[in-house]
Amino acid sequence: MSKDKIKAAIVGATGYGGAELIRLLQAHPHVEVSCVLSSSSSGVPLSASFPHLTNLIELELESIEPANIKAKADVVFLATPAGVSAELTPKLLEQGLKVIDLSGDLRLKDGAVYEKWYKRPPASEDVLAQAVYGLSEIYGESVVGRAAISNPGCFPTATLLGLIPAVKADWIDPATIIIDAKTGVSGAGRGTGLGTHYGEINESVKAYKVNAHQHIPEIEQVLGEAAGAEVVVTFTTHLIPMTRGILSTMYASVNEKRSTQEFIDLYRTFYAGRPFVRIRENGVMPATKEVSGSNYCDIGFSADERTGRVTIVSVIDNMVKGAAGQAIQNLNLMMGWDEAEGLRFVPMYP
Ligand SMILES: NC(=O)C1=CN([C@@H]2O[C@H](COP(=O)(O)OP(=O)(O)OC[C@H]3O[C@@H](n4cnc5c(N)ncnc54)[C@H](OP(=O)(O)O)[C@@H]3O)[C@@H](O)[C@H]2O)C=CC1
Ligand SMILES: CC(=O)N[C@@H](CCC(=O)OP(=O)(O)O)C(=O)O
Repeated sequence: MSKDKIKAAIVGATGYGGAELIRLLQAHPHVEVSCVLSSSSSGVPLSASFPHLTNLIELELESIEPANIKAKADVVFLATPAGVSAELTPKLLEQGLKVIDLSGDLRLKDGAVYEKWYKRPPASEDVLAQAVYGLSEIYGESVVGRAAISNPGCFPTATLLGLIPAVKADWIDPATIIIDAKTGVSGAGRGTGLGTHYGEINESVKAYKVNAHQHIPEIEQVLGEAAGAEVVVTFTTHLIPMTRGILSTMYASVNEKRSTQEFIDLYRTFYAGRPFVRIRENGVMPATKEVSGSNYCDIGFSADERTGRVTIVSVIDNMVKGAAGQAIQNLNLMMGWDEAEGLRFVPMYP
């Protein structure tokens, strides 16, 4: 093991988020994956779960024991279902480990709101207070030097990066925001179920969790902070027969007449110097394929004088900017490294 690298443990290494963390960290100059953990398959080589990692990472899955993790790692990524990190994070923090949680457990500041939308008990107030919400382009400075980071949800990442500059500038009326989002199937994780079965989703598109999606309170929490007042949104998710990608289409009424070019200029100024947000030229809307495999979030605009509304379209790869890539971006910020370290992937095209 190289002495100048920090050691990372991945909990949930048999899932999609875990596998994507391992893939991306292979290219990171300052991080080495030192242990991979599983609640169900300890003692089994990682390559048995993921043959695409054969000869690349020769680790066996281990059971999840905080003291054992402390002996082997400096930072822990939790790529586990809701409910796990609420329990595990305090134990890892007690060991002096740094924690980056990819689940929704630590994102909502109010435990009662979490309980309402996730339908399970929340993390303790103490843990929620310690965790900082890592939407890197917005809260990057708060992440520096922190021990616990809550990685944003995939839909909130695409949606919030698309809305925050216009809300902060008071160019759109938050009360009129409607979000129509589409996702690939990998967003549901590796577990199989009728909802993601090939025969059910192929050549079909469906809306799901309408007005009940667990990302609604996360989007409202952050937009409320940007607006300085409570915000409620209409947010509908759709499942699309593709593997990776999220496309979020956002509509809102503009407060004063603004052209598409004015929106483009506002966003280019807002995200100046941030390597992973790319603003499209006037008249060009982004596609999920144009960010696939990369940590980019691409955003396009169309201001409609006729209706007085603006349409904003934002795309990400849900597994990268929506999960593992942003988690690594947050590690970079936490450690004081360049935020793009290990993440300078060109999208795969076509
Ligand atoms: N997929 C995506 O696009 C995104 C996912 N997320 C979030 O990231 C997290 C991981 O998602 P994803 O990788 O897709 O999900 P997967 O279902 O693919 O993987 C989850 C992993 O968690 C492990 N696990 C299950 N139960 C437990 C438990 N009780 N204790 C410890 N580990 C457990 C499982 O491994 P094992 O049985 O071996 O322990 C499983 O491999 C989730 O919270 C998800 O909501 C966030 C953004 C985007
Ligand atoms: C296709 C699909 O089912 N996608 C998931 C993505 C959410 C997710 O990954 O969960 P958290 O961000 O809440 O942790 C969903 O819509 O619930």
